[in-house]
Amino acid sequence: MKVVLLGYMASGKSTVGRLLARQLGMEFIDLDEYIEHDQKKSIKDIFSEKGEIFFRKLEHQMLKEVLEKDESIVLSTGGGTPCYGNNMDTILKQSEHSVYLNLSIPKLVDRISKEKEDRPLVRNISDEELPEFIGKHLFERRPYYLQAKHILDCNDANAETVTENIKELL
Ligand SMILES: Nc1ncnc2c1ncn2[C@@H]1O[C@H](COP(=O)(O)OP(=O)(O)OP(=O)(O)O)[C@@H](O)[C@H]1O
Ligand SMILES: O=C(O)C1=C[C@@H](O)[C@@H](O)[C@H](O)C1
Ligand SMILES: [Mg+2]
Repeated sequence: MKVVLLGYMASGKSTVGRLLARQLGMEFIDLDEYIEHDQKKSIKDIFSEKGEIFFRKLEHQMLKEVLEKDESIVLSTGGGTPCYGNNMDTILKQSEHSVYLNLSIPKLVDRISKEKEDRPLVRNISDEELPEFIGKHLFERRPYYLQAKHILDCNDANAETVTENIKELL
């Protein structure tokens, strides 16, 4: 079985994916970490040294590679993964369950404002501009996220509760 977690930056994909995999006894892959391991560089350095287009090509290749594996996997994607090329079609075809971790703009702003540094797309956005940036960005991305098989409201749930709620969907 393949379970793929989707959602905006800081929606909890990595945190929840790790917990879910441990509880289900499945392998856990975080696509951002998988790319960092392959390139022996942080996402931040890949963006600054090679640019976003290079990263998106790599992300596309690595997504296909991971979803072609035979094992049961919980895959946490990057925030932009479903929104480029035919990645969302690949996710829908190659996984039994895709779950969109849906959070409100204020919740995302709150989390991202505390952790901007390692996220190249937001690190240069000021705190004042962050709500508008995230609002517009999410408006562009939501049509992709909403194609997920399951849409989960994560606004008032800690990571353990989100994990429990996903298990009920499977
Ligand atoms: N349900 C939750 N409630 C409160 N905080 C959470 C929850 N899930 C994750 N967090 C916290 O939110 C922050 C972002 O979480 P995480 O890194 O898992 O997000 P992500 O979706 O993987 O982000 P990215 O797309 O940038 O990789 C972390 O500090 C994490 O501890
Ligand atoms: O939302 C995005 O486009 C990104 C999210 C992160 O997970 C990383 O994949 C990278 O920082 C880009
Ligand atoms: Mg992550």
